[in-house]
Amino acid sequence: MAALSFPPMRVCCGGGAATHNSSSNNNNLLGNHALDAAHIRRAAELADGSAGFTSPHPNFGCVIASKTGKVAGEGFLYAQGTKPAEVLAVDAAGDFSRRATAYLNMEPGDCHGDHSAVSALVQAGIERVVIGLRHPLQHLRGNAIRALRSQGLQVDVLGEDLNSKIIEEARKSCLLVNAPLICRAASQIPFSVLKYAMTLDGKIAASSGHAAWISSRTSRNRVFELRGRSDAVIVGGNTVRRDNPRLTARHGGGHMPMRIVMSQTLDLPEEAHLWDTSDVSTIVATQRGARRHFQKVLASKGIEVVEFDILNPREVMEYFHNRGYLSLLWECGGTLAAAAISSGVIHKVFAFVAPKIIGGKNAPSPVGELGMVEMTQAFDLIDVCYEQVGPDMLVSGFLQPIPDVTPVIPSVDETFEIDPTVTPYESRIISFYKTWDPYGAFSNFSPHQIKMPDDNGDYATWLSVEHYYQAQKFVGVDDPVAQDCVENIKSAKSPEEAARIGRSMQRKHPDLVRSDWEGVKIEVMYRALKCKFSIYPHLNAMLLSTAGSVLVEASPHDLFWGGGRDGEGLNYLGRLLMQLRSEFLGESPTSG
Ligand SMILES: NC(=O)C1=CN([C@@H]2O[C@H](COP(=O)(O)OP(=O)(O)OC[C@H]3O[C@@H](n4cnc5c(N)ncnc54)[C@H](OP(=O)(O)O)[C@@H]3O)[C@@H](O)[C@H]2O)C=CC1
Ligand SMILES: Nc1c(N[C@@H]2O[C@H](COP(=O)(O)O)[C@@H](O)[C@H]2O)[nH]c(=O)[nH]c1=O
Repeated sequence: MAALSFPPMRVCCGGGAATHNSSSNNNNLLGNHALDAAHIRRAAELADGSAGFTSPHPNFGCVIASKTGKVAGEGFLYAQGTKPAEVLAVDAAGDFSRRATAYLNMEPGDCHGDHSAVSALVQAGIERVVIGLRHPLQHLRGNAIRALRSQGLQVDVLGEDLNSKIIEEARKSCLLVNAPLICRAASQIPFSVLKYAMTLDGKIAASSGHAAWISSRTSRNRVFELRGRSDAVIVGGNTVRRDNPRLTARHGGGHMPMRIVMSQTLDLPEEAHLWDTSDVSTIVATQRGARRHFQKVLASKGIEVVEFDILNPREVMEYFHNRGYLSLLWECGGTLAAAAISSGVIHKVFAFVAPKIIGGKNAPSPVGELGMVEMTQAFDLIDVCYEQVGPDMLVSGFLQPIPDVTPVIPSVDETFEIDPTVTPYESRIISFYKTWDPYGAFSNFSPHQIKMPDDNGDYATWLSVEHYYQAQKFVGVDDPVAQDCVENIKSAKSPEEAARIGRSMQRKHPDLVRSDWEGVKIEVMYRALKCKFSIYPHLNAMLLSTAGSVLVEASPHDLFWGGGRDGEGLNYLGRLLMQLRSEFLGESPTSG
């Protein structure tokens, strides 16, 4: 696997000689490259705008710049299933989009089948598009670039059509902002960050095991942000026994990561903060057969227990990759940290160093035994940053280079050209879950608005099927709190937020859920899906194109709408889609 390795320290902004260009034009080109690079870096910066607020997703930012180079509009993707960055940016730029250049940190995903990002750029009259990176996911790679070029737009991809030192630096900012997605595409595991707080003498706890606190409050607040940027936080069994941690993100209203405990023995306390799942769930990963009776105790508290034949960090990471996770934060002690580093699953390290000395021959250190005997064997961190946080020093850097997927992963079309027997989309079972998956548009989180009638026959617009479905739980309940809840769900910025509000209200206030909900929820979902797949022709076509295949919502934790982890789920979403498909096929003029 080709890998990009970056020089130490932060991105530097120096210029550089442009290649491929005649010397007479060099000065001009350098100026153009500097402008292109600056706008691309801004697009990458924008792309990071939702970090900590929404669950990790591919990060897209877009800058529209006029002929003179002035910024006319900007946008970024807020959450999975919200308006694409490109649509927001051209909306913001208005008429200034005409003949302007659009800067995108990454090729649009357009995973919803409607090419909304591409259409927005074309319809707005954009003349040139500069793209930082091709999309790393195979089924999306190259599609938008081809579509834009076929519409007559000039598309310049960094590293392909534009080459110079300054362009390479700008490209690097695009790699960094989507490091989780790139790792996912290249190595089939989520992006993992190891974070720890240590004293100046390299201890993560006193020899008694007491560790609260090493780093300052300012640093710990920073950790909440890191948690908010992650799909889940992981610790080992010993940290649960010793610290009884909560592992929540408490920086105010941001995204809450799941909590994962890795424990071989399952010798864990019966009472622990992590077993309180009122705000967020916990998953315990353990060795197959470990303490079955305790597994039942955990299950009775609503904790999901996942058994592994071999409980090691790599197997666990592969498993969470399959569950769609992009980014994980390891907050374990040195024992599990060493196992994770040895298995090659840690990509980045955040070390908070506090100006304290605790001493202690047996006090634990951040990384246990790695089997190295000479300093020459040590791992050198790449792209190291130093930052003062309150009284502490935060040292961060990459343990592994971000993989360069450019030459490695062919697009779907290229794969077909290389080997026509490979048909990546064809399968008797089509699974969908995250909106960026090949059939992600089937997800209720896809950003397709629907118009649904209320009890009086008045039509209202809902941002997604998920918004509508969650709100229906509380519709018609004679209580102002329930009515507020409907409004809050309706105005939620993303389907994920709508789901979070709906589920948490249902859990905390079951009395506010309409009494007939269990009897009507399938019908509610059916009506919403019927609207979605009737009003969007490309979605209808996508659904019909799956004729003959079984559709499964690959949600591992929703055993009603999803297929479950081992196929134990009822897959009602898949069933309703198949039912709709057959109804649409029955209505189609070509059907016999
Ligand atoms: N300052 C800081 O940033 C932090 C400090 N700490 C401190 O560190 C100390 C705990 O450190 P440590 O014992 O290293 O805790 P860990 O969090 O590393 O837990 C180790 C445990 O992880 C579980 N485990 C599961 N799979 C594996 C595997 N493949 N390899 C290794 N372990 C596995 C085992 O649990 P089981 O025994 O249940 O099978 C093992 O005992 C405490 O004093 C705590 O306060 C902890 C985290 C951060
Ligand atoms: N001691 C220590 C940390 N310890 C980590 O934080 C966890 C406690 O999280 P919570 O219960 O949510 O506050 C604990 O189990 C361990 O993983 N972290 C830090 O930033 N600084 C510190 O000094």
